[in-house]
Amino acid sequence: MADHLQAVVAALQALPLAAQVAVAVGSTLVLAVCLRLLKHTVLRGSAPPVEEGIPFIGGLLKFSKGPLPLMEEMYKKHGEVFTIPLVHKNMTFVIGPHASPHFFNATDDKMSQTEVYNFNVPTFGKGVVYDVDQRVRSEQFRFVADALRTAKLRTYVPAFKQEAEEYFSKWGDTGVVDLMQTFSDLIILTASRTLLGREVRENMFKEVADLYHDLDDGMRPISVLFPYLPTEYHRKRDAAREALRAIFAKIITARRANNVKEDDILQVLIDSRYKNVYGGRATNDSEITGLLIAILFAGQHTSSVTSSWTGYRMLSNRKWFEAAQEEQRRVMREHGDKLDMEVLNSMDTLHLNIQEALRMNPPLLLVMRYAKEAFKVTTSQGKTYTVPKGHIVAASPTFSHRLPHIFNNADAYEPDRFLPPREEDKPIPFSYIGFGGGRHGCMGQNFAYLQIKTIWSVLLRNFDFELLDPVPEPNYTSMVIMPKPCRVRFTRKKLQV
Ligand code: HEM
Repeated sequence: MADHLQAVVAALQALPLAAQVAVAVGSTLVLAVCLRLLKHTVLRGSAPPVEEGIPFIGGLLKFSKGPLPLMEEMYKKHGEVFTIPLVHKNMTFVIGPHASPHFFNATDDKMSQTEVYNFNVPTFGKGVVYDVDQRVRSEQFRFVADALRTAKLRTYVPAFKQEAEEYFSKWGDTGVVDLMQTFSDLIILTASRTLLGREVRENMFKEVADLYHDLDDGMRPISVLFPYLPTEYHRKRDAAREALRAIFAKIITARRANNVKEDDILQVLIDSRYKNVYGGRATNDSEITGLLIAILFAGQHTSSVTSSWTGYRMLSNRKWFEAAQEEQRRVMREHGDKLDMEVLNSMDTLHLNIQEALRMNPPLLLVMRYAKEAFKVTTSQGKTYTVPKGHIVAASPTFSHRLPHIFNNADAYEPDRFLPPREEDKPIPFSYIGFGGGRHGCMGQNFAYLQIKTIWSVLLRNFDFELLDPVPEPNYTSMVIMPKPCRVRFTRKKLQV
């Protein structure tokens, strides 16, 4: 080997100076190309294509134009998997069902939520959800799952009905409303009764609704990056969190002292005990408050947004509105005014309308994880990439739901796409991810369907509607993607059975 090297050096020295320079420049270039190739193939493995742009801030500039145009551009250029450098982080998108099974199925030690969702800690409070380790969190999620199991859901339906009927009884014979505003107001009432408890709903609704407003207002896009930035809205958020803790401490103490048990989620959380951590103790006031807030945040905007889109989409596709009315007639012929879980579960047409509205307008643009280990992902074209450890990984319900190779005529409202023979959501798991899926799929899905179906049943039975504006555009600047304002005229009209 040394002999060979000496021979090469001797041969080079024998060349004229210009030729020596040319060889040196040439080999440097070759070396640079080899190193780049090495970086892309060996060191990075077959890492996903990177949108380099302007170094460091390139991705951020593109991102600031809105994640949807960015995803569209990158998907056209690179396909289902690509990486965008965002300041000091890399964000890898896994688009569509072929690329996302690991995202949804992996355990938390491989795909973690803590690093990407811990901006919620000041809102939910210390000691719960993203502020605790995985073992504690899974026990806390068990408490939430207990509160949302079928037997409990059944007991919440009368509250949905009562609140919806009371709310709409205050409407006149005709008027113009914005559905998003309407459902936000109504769903905070139902949430108060089913989640926060009778005491809040009956005696301190206004106070708690104002505190919730301050908490909500303290959750802004900037809070994702800098949750502790000393701003006025963060200060109000922290004060509201503390005030809520004090309110719930009193309610919990009173229930315990008087041995009162209610049929609400608060009660389930009060009665919950850890099994494998904290020596099996019961939940404390701060944890109960934190979990209530977390559930409120998970369900409030998502449900009011989905109720609104269900209305806008049905009204702009009148045949589906009429099909939903016809279904209400059938249900009323069979069950009269009764609205319980079984009756609601028999409303297939309304269910399909909600499901399709959620496909076209999911409230969550991105769901995210942090890759604690590198993992392989294979696209529908059979390309395999290794996503490096340390990347933020994002899946997008909004984008995935419009993929033409998964959903035929994806931009059209066709609720029967979920029925045989189409069943477009069925062949490939994670095609429909409006409620996420896999290990961290939505725990409140059934709660949400029951609530939205109750609200729309009450509306369909008592009113007719007319859309006065075109179907609104989604507002992508809010944390939860909401419809922009849109006017709807209601006219009181009993549905003739
Ligand atoms: C139409 C209404 C709703 C939509 C569209 C929705 C959507 C979602 C999505 C996409 C996820 C997954 C997030 C991720 O993978 O990072 C999720 C998780 C969750 N949702 Fe919902 N949600 C809705 C209503 C509700 C309601 C009403 C509740 C509670 C009463 C709820 C409780 C939860 C909880 C606790 C999780 C976390 C599950 C986990 O991390 O293991 N959601 N939801």
